[in-house]
Amino acid sequence: MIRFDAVTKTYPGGTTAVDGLTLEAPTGQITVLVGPSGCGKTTSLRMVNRMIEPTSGTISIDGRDTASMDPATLRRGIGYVIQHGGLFPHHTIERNIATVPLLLGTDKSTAYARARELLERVGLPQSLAKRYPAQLSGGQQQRVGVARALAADPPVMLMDEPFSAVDPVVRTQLQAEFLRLQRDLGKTILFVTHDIDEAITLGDQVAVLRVGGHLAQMASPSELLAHPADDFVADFVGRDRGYRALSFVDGVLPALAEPTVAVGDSAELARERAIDGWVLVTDDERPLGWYAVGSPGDQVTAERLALGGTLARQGGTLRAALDSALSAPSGRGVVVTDEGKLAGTLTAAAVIEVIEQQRTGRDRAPAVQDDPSAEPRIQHSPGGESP
Ligand SMILES: Nc1ncnc2c1ncn2[C@@H]1O[C@H](COP(=O)(O)OP(=O)(O)OP(=O)(O)O)[C@@H](O)[C@H]1O
Repeated sequence: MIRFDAVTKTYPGGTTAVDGLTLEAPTGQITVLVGPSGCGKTTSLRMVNRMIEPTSGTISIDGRDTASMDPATLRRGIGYVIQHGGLFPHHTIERNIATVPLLLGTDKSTAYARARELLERVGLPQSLAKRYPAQLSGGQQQRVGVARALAADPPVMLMDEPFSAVDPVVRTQLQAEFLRLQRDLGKTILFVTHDIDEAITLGDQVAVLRVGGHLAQMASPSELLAHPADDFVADFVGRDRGYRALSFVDGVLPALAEPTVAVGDSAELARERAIDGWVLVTDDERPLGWYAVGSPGDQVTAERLALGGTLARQGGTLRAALDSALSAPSGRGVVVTDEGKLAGTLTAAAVIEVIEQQRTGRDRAPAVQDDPSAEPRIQHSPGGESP
């Protein structure tokens, strides 16, 4: 556990970046520090590995006051990941990852072999080992940064906006991979971001800081969204926090059977099976996209499919379910099994009904049908107009 006890940092010149901060980051969990620019997140993080010394107060790791430890020894037990990966440009990827093990005296071939293993661990091919950082994409560099921090297998990791220099799609991927990795590794992580969405996605608990380095609230993501401590936190977590909170609610979703066609089927069959002008096209039970009745041609072809609707996983969150319905051109969100096979579809209205039922604690919604043929649809109007 990392513990801050009444920690204050005043820089020469008089700026108090962190003021009387007390908080605990539990062992094996991700604690996120989030807050507006200049609220003291980076200063707080860098005081843990003593790149910055506190003006007063103590920081301890597993009960040991860090001020009593030799900074070099302290840092060996702490992985540190920063924006852009912070890689040495003139060193190969494997040399970058092996930096700390080599410093600690591990022989080169062992350190490089481990570096290549770590590359795979963070989702990169070993073939990148001999390249230089400039020959990698931003997302790949970030992954290497994580691999480098993991190389000495430190129990504690400090991560300062590690995913903020990449585009939103890559960022979402990196977050998901990072969470998978953490499920295996169980490190004690202190993670800094200014992005509340990232904080609630990654944090087991989230500390919201306000400018001046004051802790405004420390809570689990769902608690933070449901019960912001004050106007500042409410404002910071945002106006759509009710929608975000759906990320934490798993629902038993009332998916209904959805008739399907395959690529190559006739436009006539598609028209017969369509509901409100749209029919779902699948391949071996996997959803491919939606086909609009009245599309040119007499066959369903892959080029004519409307793509872009998100998929909701069976047993997933209500946010994902609602998003799938809102993003589907047919208005029917596609629910899939863990294997990616079609489980059924649902409308936004059906998701809202589940939300309402959960809110009022009334009876549970009907379960997802495992067998799409088991349940007839509520509405069926073949040949309807395309939207
Ligand atoms: N070396 C320094 N000397 C003087 N003031 C500093 C120094 N480093 C940071 N500060 C000030 O301390 C305050 C907190 O800075 P810090 O970098 O910790 O904030 P932050 O929350 O990480 O911000 P950001 O999200 O913009 O990176 C700011 O007002 C900043 O200007």
